[in-house]
This record gives sequence, structure tokens and C-alpha cells, in this order.
Amino acid sequence: MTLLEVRGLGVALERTGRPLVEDVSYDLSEHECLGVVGESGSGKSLASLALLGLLPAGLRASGRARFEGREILEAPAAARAALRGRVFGYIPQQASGAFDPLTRVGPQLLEAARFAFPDKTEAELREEAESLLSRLKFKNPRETLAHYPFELSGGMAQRALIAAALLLHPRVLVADEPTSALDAVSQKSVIDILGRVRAETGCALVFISHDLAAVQALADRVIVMEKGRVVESGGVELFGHPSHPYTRRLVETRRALSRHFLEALR
Ligand SMILES: Nc1ncnc2c1ncn2[C@@H]1O[C@H](COP(=O)(O)OP(=O)(O)OP(=O)(O)O)[C@@H](O)[C@H]1O
Repeated sequence: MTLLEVRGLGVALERTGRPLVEDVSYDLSEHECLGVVGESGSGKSLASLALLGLLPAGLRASGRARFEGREILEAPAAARAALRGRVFGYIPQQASGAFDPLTRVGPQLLEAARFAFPDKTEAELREEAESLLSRLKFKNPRETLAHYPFELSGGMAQRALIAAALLLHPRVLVADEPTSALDAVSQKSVIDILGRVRAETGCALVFISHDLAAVQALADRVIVMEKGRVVESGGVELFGHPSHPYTRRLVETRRALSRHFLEALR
């Protein structure tokens, strides 16, 4: 079943009307992973922030986006806020900036969950957070909840953010470059975890990334963005025979990087 239908989504500067994202359209079904690729500045983040109702001040969205048939772009602010967390989970690019440095990880993780599930007791929420952290490969979840954010490594902070999003049982998880600030081992671990999360919870995933290999590992379908527009879309196998010159360049750059790496190892 189609969960999300995006048609002609645009983002423009409010003051001048200059378009930054134009005419983005896609469908996302239950359990599906859509990869969004394109180089820096191609509009990947803004297209997703528009859906979440989190565009920076001075930008406005246009077009249509429906979740389970209900229009969301034009919904009142309160209705959009209610969709964040429970319907749309969001994992931002920089985990370190997403936490309040003066508050321990536990209270930050539980705050939104308390609000989303007023009927659950504190003990239930805490138990759920600990079990989630354990599934996300934290060796000592109880200790992690008592840590301050600066006590977590980059990979741990990113995984804690995934836990924060999952505690709200989102229907669609939007992950914006969740691995770009991580070392290779942590990158692989986060990608594995996102794949597992999808299989275990059944939530749909919008996975925004520069990393074609990561997208190939996770996504069912992809959209390729260049200069604010979708230039190619289809099954993830399109990386094997890209038809748009821009996609061909992205794929060739990725192959050349891999070749250099393998040659350096010889
Ligand atoms: N608040 C803003 N005001 C004006 N222009 C903006 C604003 N935010 C982003 N832009 C511009 O919109 C375009 C798309 O930005 P966006 O962040 O969506 O790109 P991206 O593909 O996600 O890049 P990256 O991979 O580097 O995160 C870029 O040209 C960017 O400079």
C-alpha cells in the first residue's frame, strides 16, 4: 500500500521566489526504502525537510504530499507537528548537534516518548529505550542513558539518535546522511542497523546519502537529484545502467574511488 505520495514538491526562497527544489515526485510504500542521492547542494535535504515541516525560515514549500491519502503540506501547523515523531521519524546528519550537551542522554531520549505515549509508565518507556539501545548494539544501555552526549563517540551518538526516533514507532523514517560524519566501521554498523530496523519494525525509510554503495545496500528504489530536480528515478538496479549523464558521472566517480582504493592496497 502507498504510504506517501509526493507530487511536484518544490522549495523556494520566500522573498524572491527563487526555486531551490523543483518538481520532486515519488511514491513510498509500506516497508519500502527510497534512496535519495545527488551531490552536495542538489536539494536532497530540503526536499525532505519540506515534508517534515522543518524548512529553515525564509523558505517555503509548494506542491502536494499525501500521507495515507491525507494532504500534509497544507495542514495546519499543529497537525504537522503531530505527524513529526509518530509518523515521520527524523535522523539528522550531525548527531552531535542534535543533543542538548547539558542534559543526560536518557531524559533526552524519553522526553518525546512521554509526550507521544502518555499512557505508558516511566518504567515501561525506560525498559523500551534500554531494549532498543541493546538492539542497536550498545553494550550497557543503562549506563548509556546516564551518559552526557559528550561521553558518546560519533557512532554511538548516531545510533542513540536512531533509538530516539524509533522510540516513537514512526511509520516513515527519514535518515539524512546518517553516516557522513562517521568512520568506515561505524558507517557499516549504522547501515546494517537501518536495514535491520526496517525488517524488524516494517517502517518505510527515506535514506538520503552521497554514498551510492550504502544506497545500493539499503534501498529498493532511488531518485537522483541534480540542481534541485529529480533527473532519474527507478529501481536501485539503475546504478548498473544509468541513463542520465549526471547519474553516469556519480556512478563512474564511485567506481573510480573504489578502483583507487583497491590499487592502493596492492
Ligand atoms: N536556508 C537556506 N537559504 C537559502 N538557500 C538554502 C538554504 N538551505 C539550503 N539552501 C540551498 O538550497 C540548495 C539545496 O540544499 P540542500 O541542503 O537541500 O542540499 P543537499 O543535497 O542536501 O546537500 P548536502 O548533501 O550538502 O547536505 C543548495 O544550493 C543550498 O545552498
